[in-house]
Amino acid sequence: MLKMQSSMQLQNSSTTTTTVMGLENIESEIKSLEESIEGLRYFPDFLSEKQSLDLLNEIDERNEWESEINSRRTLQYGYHFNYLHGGGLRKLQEEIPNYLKPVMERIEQLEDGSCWHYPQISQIILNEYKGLETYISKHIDSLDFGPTVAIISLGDPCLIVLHERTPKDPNATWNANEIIPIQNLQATGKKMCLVLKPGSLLVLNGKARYLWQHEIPKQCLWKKYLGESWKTLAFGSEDFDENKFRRVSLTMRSVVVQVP
Ligand SMILES: O=C(O)CCC(=O)C(=O)O
Ligand SMILES: [Fe+2]
Repeated sequence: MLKMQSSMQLQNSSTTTTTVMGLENIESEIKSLEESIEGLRYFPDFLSEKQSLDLLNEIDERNEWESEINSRRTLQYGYHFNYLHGGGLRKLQEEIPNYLKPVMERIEQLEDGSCWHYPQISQIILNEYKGLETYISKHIDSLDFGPTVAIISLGDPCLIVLHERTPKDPNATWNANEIIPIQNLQATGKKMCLVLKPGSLLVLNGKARYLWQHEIPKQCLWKKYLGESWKTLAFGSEDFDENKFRRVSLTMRSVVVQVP
């Protein structure tokens, strides 16, 4: 059973493809994922194990978490995005702390700047997913943020699900200079699932950023996407204690609107 599931892409239904990285040939797996979602780039080993642990330790030592929303703990730097009242940004007095600067610079320089599109990173949100019930619902990041969204993963591996959307108007052709508002998009039903490795970097540009929604489902729903062997696929063992699950993500974006 497990052997069968260890192939890279599982066709769960006609529209859902599950991609679990690193089980076969990681390079061809990544190539195939990047070809399926235009604008998506995945760097599984962006941070070394030591760099990932040092970063997580720093976050834990600072312990600045906010409990503003019920679905997970968050922490925002640079600008505060108001989740509770339909968006809206407020500039924070404090600068983005220095411990994040080396990572920000590496992301901005990635592949000679071809991955990170101007302007510079000016907003960072940390999300903490713990136990069975924490999540982020499917969404496209606010258009108050710029063309690139970069997500670093720390802690335990974590399932992300990407949902394809397409313009409702069959004559509308999407291009990066003409962003179509979410109310003018509809779901195609196609989903891609990816288990994000600790230390990995996921970069969303183009269609991946503006046409595909992304979500971190509650851990209690992962079986639906990964099948019976979900624990082995996600965590490498059926013995993993799901109650001890903890993953911290850092989402880096630029603010492209005037903020009062
Ligand atoms: O935790 C993640 O990987 C996703 C976070 C996210 O989508 C966001 O902050 O907008
Ligand atoms: Fe997001």
